Order: sequence, then C-alpha cells, then structure tokens
Amino acid sequence: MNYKFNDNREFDIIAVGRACIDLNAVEYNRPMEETMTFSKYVGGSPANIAIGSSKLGLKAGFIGKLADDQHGRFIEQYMREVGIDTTNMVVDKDGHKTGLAFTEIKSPEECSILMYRQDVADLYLDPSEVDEEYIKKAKILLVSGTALSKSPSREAMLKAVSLAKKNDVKVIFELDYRPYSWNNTEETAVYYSLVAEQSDVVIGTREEFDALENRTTEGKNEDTVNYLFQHSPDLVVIKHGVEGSYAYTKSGEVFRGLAYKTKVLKTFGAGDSYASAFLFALISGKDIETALKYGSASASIVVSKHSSSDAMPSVEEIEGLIAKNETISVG
Ligand SMILES: Nc1ncnc2c1ncn2[C@@H]1O[C@H](COP(=O)(O)OP(=O)(O)O)[C@@H](O)[C@H]1O
Ligand SMILES: O=C(O)C[C@@H](O)[C@H](O)C(=O)COP(=O)(O)O
Repeated sequence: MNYKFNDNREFDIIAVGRACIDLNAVEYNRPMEETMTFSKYVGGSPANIAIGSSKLGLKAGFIGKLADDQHGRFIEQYMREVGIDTTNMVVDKDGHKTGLAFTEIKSPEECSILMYRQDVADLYLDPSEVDEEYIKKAKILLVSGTALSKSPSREAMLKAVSLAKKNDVKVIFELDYRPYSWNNTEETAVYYSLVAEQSDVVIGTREEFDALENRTTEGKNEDTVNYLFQHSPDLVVIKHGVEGSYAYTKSGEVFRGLAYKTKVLKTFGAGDSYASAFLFALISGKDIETALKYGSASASIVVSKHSSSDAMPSVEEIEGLIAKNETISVG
C-alpha cells in the first residue's frame, strides 16, 4: 500500500520543534565520569529527522527557536549547509540558551543521555512565530512530542498542527517522549492524545505509546491502533527496538519491519534515522513495507556510527544494506 501526499508543494517536509547540541562521548565503552572529551554535533530529534531527510534528497524546512549564541549559530549554519531551509528558524532575544545532550556510551547496549534543558530557547517558540504561508508549502509537517511539554512551544505546536490540517499538509507526529521534559505523566498523556488524535501518521516506540495512553504496564499494539483509528490517523508505526517495528493501516493491514544486523556502537539516533528514511520512502512513492525496510536500514547504519545527525546515511548506503538482507530475527 502506498501513502498519498499533496504533490504540488515546494517542501517535502517541514519539521517543527527543537534543534540543539549533542555532545557525544569520544572515549566510549566507559561511564561518563571517566569521559574527558566530547564531540559536538547538531541534535534534537526533529532537527535530526530534518537533517536525515535532507541528506536523502528531500526538500526540508524547519520551524524552531535558536539561542542567540555560538551554539545557535552553529546549528543554523550546519542545517543550512546540509540543504535545510532555515528561514523560519527564529533567534531568541531573551537570553535563553541552547539545549545540550551529553551522551554516555557505557557499552553498545547501555547508553544514556544527560540533558541540560533548563529554560532552553526551543521551548520559547511562540505561536506568533509559526507562519501559515510557510506551513502550507509542505507535504508533511513533522511534529515532535517534546515540543508539547511547555508553553509557549506547546501552543506553537497546536497552531502548527491546526494550520497543517487547514492546508492539506499531512501531520506526522513523532512521539519523541523525554520524561524529564514533563511535569507529570498525566499531562503528557493529555497533550499526546490531543495531537495524536489529529495527526495522519503517528510514530513511536511501544514505551512512547504507553506514555500517550498513560499506562504503567506495556500495552498491546492492537489496542493502541484501535483507539487511534477512531480518530484522524490512518497509519501508525510502533517500534520495538532490535525486535523491529510494525506499521498498521486504518484499512486493516499490518506490516513488520525487521532490524538489520550491524556492529552497534551506541543505541541513540536509531529513532530519528528511522523516521527520516521511513518518511523519505513514503514520499518517494514506495509502499509501506518497503518504507519499513528503509527506516530499519537507516537506523542500523546510524547505531554503528558515533553521531545521530552527522551519521545520517545516503540512499545508496540504505539500499546497499537492504540488498544484503541480513536481518535480525528476535521476538
Ligand atoms: N541494536 C540494533 N541493531 C540494529 N537496528 C536497531 C537496533 N536497535 C534499534 N534498531 C532499529 O532502530 C529502530 C528504532 O529503534 P527503537 O529503539 O525502537 O526506537 P528509538 O530509537 O526511537 O527508541 C528499530 O525499529 C530497529 O529497526
Ligand atoms: O533528541 C535529542 O535531544 C537528543 C538527540 O539529538 C540524540 O541524538 C538522541 O537521543 C537521538 O536518539 P533517538 O531519538 O533515539 O533517535
């Protein structure tokens, strides 16, 4: 099954939310206490997805707020140089800082992120800084869940979603759940379900859908999709780590994507690379089953590399891995 977009648009994808800095441990396979040097990359889930999409050849734009400092300028320049339209990235004038994510790579399986996100510029995006004329130029609006965690960014997201729906722009909701960004799980579930119910496509891990449903025990994919298909979504993608992922359509089809074998360096970056390649494949007219392969292959490449954004692969790398067909069968 193919997924239809409004083809007559200047941008394939406009992502909205945070563009930040990742500081990835250079000496890995050890705790962060023993890490002395970190490499700087652009980070933040929606920025990573925009970068991945642009590297695959999609025309990408970004709506977000950057700090008026060296980090903000680095992010804007990097994103512009990979081909992203940054004209709707506004600069904060109130002294808010860029969000930082220090990553710890204790082992390929044991990775964590230490976030510095107190009063970060991205969460100060104001609804007045979301422009209808820009959104209506896109096939897809990619919304990141973390941007719903605080006002005024929350209202800016709700405005962006409403403008997308008004202008026949597909809303893709990447749940991107970062627990420390939220006051409590009840609040997360309220805003996640509000936006998920209005979206066309919802993408997340099983744990993130549990957050959407405010569950403390693991839910069933069938229950999740039965609920969401009573509303706007017609495609739901649920990821299960190395066990692969499932895509469910409103018309009742279910597709499974298997993960590809790789030499894992770290686990983060998987979700964002997955989303960019999955969306690239859908926009390129490939069927959903093939799009799952693109997402899985892209994730497998990125988990074998040091960064999330800079490591985003080319179409050739993804197709080369799919052709080798070395999938992981667990679960
Ligand atoms: N260890 C791994 N080896 C290869 N591919 C992986 C591995 N872990 C995850 N992936 C791929 O990345 C995708 C997304 O990973 P997942 O952990 O579910 O999401 P997130 O990174 O958003 O938490 C999976 O569906 C799978 O295809
Ligand atoms: O999203 C962030 O703020 C941190 C990311 O930049 C970081 O690279 C990361 O955690 C990506 O992991 P993913 O969301 O699993 O792809």
